[in-house]
Amino acid sequence: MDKLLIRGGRPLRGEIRISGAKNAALPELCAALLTDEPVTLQNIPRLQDVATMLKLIRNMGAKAEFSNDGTVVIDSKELHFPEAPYEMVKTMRASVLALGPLLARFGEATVSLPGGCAIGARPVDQHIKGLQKMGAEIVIEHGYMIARLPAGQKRLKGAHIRTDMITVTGTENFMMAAALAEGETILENPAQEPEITDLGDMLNAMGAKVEGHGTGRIRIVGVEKLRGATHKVVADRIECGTFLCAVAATGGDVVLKDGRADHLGAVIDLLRAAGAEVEPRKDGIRVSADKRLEAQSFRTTEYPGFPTDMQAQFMALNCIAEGDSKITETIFENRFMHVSELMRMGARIDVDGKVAVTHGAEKLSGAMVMATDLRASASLVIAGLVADGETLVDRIYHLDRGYEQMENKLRVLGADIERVK
Ligand SMILES: CC(=O)N[C@H]1[C@@H](OP(=O)(O)OP(=O)(O)OC[C@H]2O[C@@H](n3ccc(=O)[nH]c3=O)[C@H](O)[C@@H]2O)O[C@H](CO)[C@@H](O)[C@@H]1O
Ligand SMILES: C=C(OP(=O)(O)O)C(=O)O
Repeated sequence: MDKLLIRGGRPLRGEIRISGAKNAALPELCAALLTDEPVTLQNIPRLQDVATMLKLIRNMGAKAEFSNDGTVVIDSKELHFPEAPYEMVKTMRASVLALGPLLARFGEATVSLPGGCAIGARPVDQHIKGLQKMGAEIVIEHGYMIARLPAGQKRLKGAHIRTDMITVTGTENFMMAAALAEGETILENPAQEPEITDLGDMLNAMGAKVEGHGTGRIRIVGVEKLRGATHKVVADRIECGTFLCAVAATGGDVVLKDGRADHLGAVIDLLRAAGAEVEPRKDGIRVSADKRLEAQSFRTTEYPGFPTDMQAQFMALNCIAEGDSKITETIFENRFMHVSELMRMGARIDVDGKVAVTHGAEKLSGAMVMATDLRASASLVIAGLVADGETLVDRIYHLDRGYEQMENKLRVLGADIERVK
């Protein structure tokens, strides 16, 4: 099993490019299934979740070509098996994003229920209820959601959908399903993440009628057919935020090309309050820090609030900053698994339910640690970059799910990091 070996203590300096967003690429690969014409997606990151999604799509009978320049062309004209089997879904919860498009285009879909995962139970009840409101008949059998349209009905029907909580992939499933439904769909409390805006833009390029994506109310007027299109995936704000924290924590000076400061307001405000310099540029973001940072309290919330996907990385930074911080995780019930590993490196953290309190340590010390989920892995890498001596991060298959070439990018910036077996 691959591990990352890091020798800490080097400030990061130089320039790297931020990749396309995992959380936009995954729904957009599914959106390509809404048409029988070829769809070209540019700026697709080469990471494990994308490989899994391509495998899933090909298993359905679609063609998907991934070129070296990051372009994927999907042709789902011959799609004949509208199913997402457990074997593929179990490693990637985003497979649930196949449900809306398959149902909308083929009138049927069989998608394995995703299991619970390390960060929380993550049910999909809202996806099911919303699609049922659009007229789908969905039964759960043998661990699968088996969805179809009522006999004699050719299309889903537009509906008013208000979910019990804001859900990102739920909103995406409804947008994709509604794009081909009969009539108007209103999403009353949709997610507003930049990945939602990007998906809406892609659907519109395919001929859909989506309005209000990125706001608190989305209106979709269904069309009978969607066409092929070319779309460039938005930059990954979480990869960018991870590098912002890594640079600030190590006291470096880096330009993150293609990074979108306008998608990282809450994280950038906090980094500045901590004492880092963050300068938005036309083609990216420059970040630097030349003194010990001050720890910052925050709570995770839906966009435009502080993202739960950045909580672990900012916690690593707080652990070596001056003073205490209070971190409240409001989105997932079990997203503090990095805490015990950070503590093995000398971090001082108290956890009580959804609140973690950090007490800044002067330094961390390198240790053997275990990654437990994607962003937990990133927080351990940041801790390793600032720690004394060697840190060995095990189980980095979690990291590989969602970061493209992380260790290579860090090496370009001067980090002493290598992948070992
Ligand atoms: C592929 C992708 O884009 N993943 C992101 C997406 O996950 P994902 O879309 O799975 O997360 P949601 O926004 O749906 O989850 C928000 C909360 O709602 C709950 N919930 C959600 C749906 C449902 O049917 N029932 C239910 O109870 C979840 O358990 C969670 O507590 O948004 C999360 C929150 O920003 C991010 O951490 C993930 O990186
Ligand atoms: C939790 C994440 O992803 P996923 O929803 O794919 O598990 C993440 O990107 O941090």
